[in-house]
Amino acid sequence: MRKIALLTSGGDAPGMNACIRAVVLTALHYNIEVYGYQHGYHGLIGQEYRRLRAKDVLNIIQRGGTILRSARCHEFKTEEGAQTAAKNLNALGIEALLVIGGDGSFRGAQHLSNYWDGQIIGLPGTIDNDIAGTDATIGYYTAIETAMDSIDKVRDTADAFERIFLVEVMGRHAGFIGLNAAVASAADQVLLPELFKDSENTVTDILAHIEGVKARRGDSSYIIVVTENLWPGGVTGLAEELNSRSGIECRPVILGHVQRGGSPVAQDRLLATRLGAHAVEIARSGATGIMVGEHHHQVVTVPFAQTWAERKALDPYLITIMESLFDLLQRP
Ligand SMILES: Nc1ncnc2c1ncn2[C@@H]1O[C@H](COP(=O)(O)OP(=O)(O)O)[C@@H](O)[C@H]1O
Ligand SMILES: O=P(O)(O)OC[C@H]1O[C@](O)(COP(=O)(O)O)[C@@H](O)[C@@H]1O
Repeated sequence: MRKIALLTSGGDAPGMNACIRAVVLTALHYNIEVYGYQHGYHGLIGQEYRRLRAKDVLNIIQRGGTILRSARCHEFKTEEGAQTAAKNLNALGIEALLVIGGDGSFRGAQHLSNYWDGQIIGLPGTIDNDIAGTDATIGYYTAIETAMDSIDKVRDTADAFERIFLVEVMGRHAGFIGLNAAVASAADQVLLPELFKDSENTVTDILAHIEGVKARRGDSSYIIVVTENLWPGGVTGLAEELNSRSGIECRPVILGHVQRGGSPVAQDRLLATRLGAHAVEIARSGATGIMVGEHHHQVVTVPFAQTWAERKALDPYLITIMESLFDLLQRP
């Protein structure tokens, strides 16, 4: 193998740079040239690439974002878009393409494989952790840390005023960040897409829970973590709903893209490094059409189609802790 290419696509995630570094250093070890395409699949179509050498990945392991930049590229979803990308990869003599991104990027990789004969290997990079077949995705641990840190800060001011806060976290349609950040920051409640039934009952339950906790604990801060895209109008809408139904005053906080940035925590750097190095090793042995992930601390390979075929489950024990074991109202 002489030439491989690499790109980052979809939502950027802390640890993508660590993964780029691992790919480049491993490839150089085997005397393979590495080309980095800029702006995800946009760069493949527009021939935006550059050779990546060891000096390009110096001092990037600690940086959030991605030195290759990212994008969401609609043109690539078309037949013509993928054909152009295939033609460009062939013109450069690329033998394997490594795609760091989320499930959308892996669908894109599968799409490209209909038009290009080279090998394609995926590396899971998204803060949402919504990819089946890997216990964690690159960026997920840092996002939990950032959300937890932010909720800790909200808790300080909430405590001072004995206020209720609704904190919205990212996750697209998955509750991994929400559940983990809620447990790690000792939130009083969490609303997760996986467990959400209907708005009407939820408002009634939230109000009853707040009242119940107040009766037992007296006036105190109270924090509800809410996953984005779950409530119509987000946490601002939910705060208005609670206020109009019962007169309670609560403050909405949307953490937003803060969760996507920052220096990756050690777990993300290590995950990114292991997966990036392994991706190059298996590329050399001819692998294609697969994602490299981690399961029970072992590197695993998973066919692309399996990464989106099923919805990855939340940790059931964390749900029990949140909703039963630590629930003040369920204590005798
Ligand atoms: N079904 C699809 N077919 C072809 N390409 C796709 C498909 N879904 C996503 N992509 C490509 O992958 C890119 C990233 O996907 P997106 O869902 O935005 O992010 P992520 O990879 O983080 O889930 C898209 O902008 C598009 O170029
Ligand atoms: O970057 P955008 O377009 O604002 O999208 C926001 C979305 O991207 C994410 O931050 C990451 O999602 P992906 O990794 O799947 O792209 C989601 O949590 C969020 O819903």
